[in-house]
Amino acid sequence: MESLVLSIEDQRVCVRAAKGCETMTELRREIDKLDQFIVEVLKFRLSFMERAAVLKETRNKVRDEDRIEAVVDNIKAKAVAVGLNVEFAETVYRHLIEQSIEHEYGVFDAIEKG
Ligand SMILES: C=C(O[C@@H]1C=C(C(=O)O)C=C[C@H]1O)C(=O)O
Repeated sequence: MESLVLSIEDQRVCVRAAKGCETMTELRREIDKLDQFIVEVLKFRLSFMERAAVLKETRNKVRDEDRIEAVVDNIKAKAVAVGLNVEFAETVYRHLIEQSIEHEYGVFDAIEKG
């Protein structure tokens, strides 16, 4: 991949491929651009946990083991398809899901149900 073009609403960012970076300064500039985008994606993903907390009727539905394994299986398949280290993808995703569930519990507990 020569570059990655990322867009969120009217924001459009072009991130150069790692091999196109000749200095650490250049390389870190591209990482910073990617990280800004990743943070926005994480925030957007977390908004679905907030909505899930509203949609789930009972607290014991917040943690759904079957769904966790389905998400991880999907990610592992996607990692294979794009050539990303599967163990890396799984570890990152299991952490992300645990943090997401913590957030969802927080939102669920703050809502009065029934
Ligand atoms: C959003 C959900 O809630 C939790 C969060 C998940 C996630 O981060 O993908 C997966 C399973 C759930 O325990 C859901 O049930 O789909």
